[in-house]
Amino acid sequence: MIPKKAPPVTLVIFGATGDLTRRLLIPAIINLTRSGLVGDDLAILGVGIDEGDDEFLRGRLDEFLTHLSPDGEEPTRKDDAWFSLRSRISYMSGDFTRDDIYQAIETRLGSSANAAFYLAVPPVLFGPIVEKLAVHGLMQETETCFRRVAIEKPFGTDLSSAKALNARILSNVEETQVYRLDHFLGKETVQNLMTARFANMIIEGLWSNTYIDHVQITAAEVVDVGSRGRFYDATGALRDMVPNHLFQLLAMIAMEPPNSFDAEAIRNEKGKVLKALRVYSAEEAAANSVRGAYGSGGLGGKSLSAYRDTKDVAPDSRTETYVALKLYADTWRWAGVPFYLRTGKALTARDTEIVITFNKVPFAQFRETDVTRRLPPNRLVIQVQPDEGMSMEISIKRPGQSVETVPVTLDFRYSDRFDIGNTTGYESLIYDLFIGDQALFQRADSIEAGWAAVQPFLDAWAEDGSVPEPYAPGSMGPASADDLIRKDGREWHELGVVLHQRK
Ligand SMILES: NC(=O)C1=CN([C@@H]2O[C@H](COP(=O)(O)OP(=O)(O)OC[C@H]3O[C@@H](n4cnc5c(N)ncnc54)[C@H](OP(=O)(O)O)[C@@H]3O)[C@@H](O)[C@H]2O)C=CC1
Ligand SMILES: O=C1O[C@H](COP(=O)(O)O)[C@@H](O)[C@H](O)[C@H]1O
Repeated sequence: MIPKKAPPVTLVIFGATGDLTRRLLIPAIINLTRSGLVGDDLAILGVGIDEGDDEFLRGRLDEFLTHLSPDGEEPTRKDDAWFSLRSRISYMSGDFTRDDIYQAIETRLGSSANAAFYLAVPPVLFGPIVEKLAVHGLMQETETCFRRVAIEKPFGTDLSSAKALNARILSNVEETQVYRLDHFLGKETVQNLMTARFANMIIEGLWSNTYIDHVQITAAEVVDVGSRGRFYDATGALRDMVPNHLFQLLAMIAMEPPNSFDAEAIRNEKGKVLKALRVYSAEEAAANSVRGAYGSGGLGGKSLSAYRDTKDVAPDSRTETYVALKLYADTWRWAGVPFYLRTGKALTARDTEIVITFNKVPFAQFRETDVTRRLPPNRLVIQVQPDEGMSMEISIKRPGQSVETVPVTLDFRYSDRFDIGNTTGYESLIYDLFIGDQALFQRADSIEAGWAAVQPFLDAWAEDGSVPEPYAPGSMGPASADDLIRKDGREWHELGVVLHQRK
C-alpha cells in the first residue's frame, strides 16, 4: 500500500532552537517533504526562549544544515525541499513556564486548525507544558480538527515519577492525543521485526521456548558521554536505554501476534509482554545485573578521560555507563528462556543487534560429528544498526566425501536490495504523528510496566552502595558481564563484527 500524504497540520515545536530540532527533526521533515509525504500545507511554528523573528529561526537552521555537510559543499538537505519548507517556518519567543506564550500560540492557530505540539524540551517541562496547553484550550479537538502532543524521552526517572507524569498528562488530555516517542521504533530494522516474525512461518513457527534457548539484545556504542555529563550522571545507562529502547525491542521479539496491525492491537500485545517481565526482589536484581563505568584509555585513536573525569560528572559518581541484565518474560511461550540485555558507551563497536539462539539438535546422526564441538546451535542475528539486516547461522555438510558439518551464514542486508538513504529514523514517527497512527508510540501502561521491571535494579544498587566495575574504553565492557552469561553455559555474541564478516 502506498502511504498517503499527511493532512494539513501546524507542527508547533517547543524547543525549536535546541539540538534535537536542528539535528533530527528538521532533517526528517525535509526528507518527508522531498518524498511528498508532507506537502505545502505543513507549517512549522518554532517556539523558544531566545528573542527573534521568523528569519532568526530560519537562519539558524540554514546555518546548521550547511554545517551538516562534511566537505563544506551545499548539503543535499538544502535542496528545493528545504527551501519550500523554509518559507513555511515561523518563530515565536517565550518562556514555556509562563502563560503569555500559550495565548500567543492560541491566537496564531485559531480553534479549527490541526496542530501537533512537539515537546523537544528538557523532561522537567513535559508535565507543565501539557497542562498549560490544556488550560489554554489548545488541546481541544473538534470533529474536523485534531490536537496531538508528542513527548520525548526520558519519560520519568523511575516507576513513581513515570506514574506521576502519566497521571498529570492524562488528567489534561486523552491517551489518544499523546504520542510518547522512542526513536528506536523509527528505525527500519525495528519496524521490520513484526514483518519478519508474522510474515514468515519459518521464523514464527519456531518462535518459542520449545526451539529457542535464549535471546540477547545489545545496544553497544563507541561514543562516550562527551558533553552530556549533567544529563547522564543523573541518568546512567540503565535509565537511558533499558526501559525504553531495549524493552521496545524485547517487546517486539516476545509479543504474541496482534489480531490486526491497528495501534491498539499492537500496543495491547506489547503491553502484555512488558507486564509479564519478572519483577525481581532486590537480591535477585543484584544477582542478575552487572554495571560498569569506563576508565581512561585510548578510544578510536584518541585518548579518553575516565567517565568520572567528564565535565559535569561528580568525581565520586556511582553512575553506570554500561549495564548487563538477565531477565525473564513469564509467559507460556517464553517460560524458562533468559533474555540477556546489555548496553554501554565507549565500547569496541557501534552495534545494536538481537540474537536468537535456538536449541541444539537433540541427536546428531553424523558419524564424524562431535556434537558439542562441531554442531553449534542455529542463530538468527537481527542487525538493527549499522549495516541493517538479518542473518541465519546454520550447519551444512562439507562438500566431498566427508560427512563433517560446517557452520555457514545466510545473509540479507538492506543495503544490498534497497536504498534506505540518509534518514534520521524520525521520518516515520513524525509522519505517524501527522496521520494519527499511534502504533509506534508508547502507551502509558507499557511505560509503567517497563519501569516496574527496572525499579528493583535501581533499588538494589542504591541500597548496596556498590560502585560500577571499571572497564577499558574500546573493550567489550566489564569482565563480570561475561561471568553473568557464562555461569549459564552461554557466551555473548561478538560485538562489532558485521553480518557478512561473522564466522
Ligand atoms: N538531542 C538529542 O539527540 C535527543 C534528545 N532527546 C530529548 O529531546 C528533548 C530535547 O533535547 P535537546 O534538543 O537535546 O535539548 P536542548 O537543551 O538542546 O533543547 C531544549 C530547548 O528548550 C529550550 N528551553 C528550555 N527551557 C525553556 C523554557 N522554560 N522556555 C522556553 N524554552 C526553553 C532551550 O532553550 P535554551 O537552550 O536557550 O535554554 C532549548 O532551545 C529532551 O527531552 C531530550 O531528552 C531525545 C533523543 C535524542
Ligand atoms: O536515547 C538515546 O539513544 C542514543 C542511542 O541512539 P542511536 O539511535 O544513536 O543508537 C544514546 O546515545 C543516548 O545516550 C540515549 O539518550
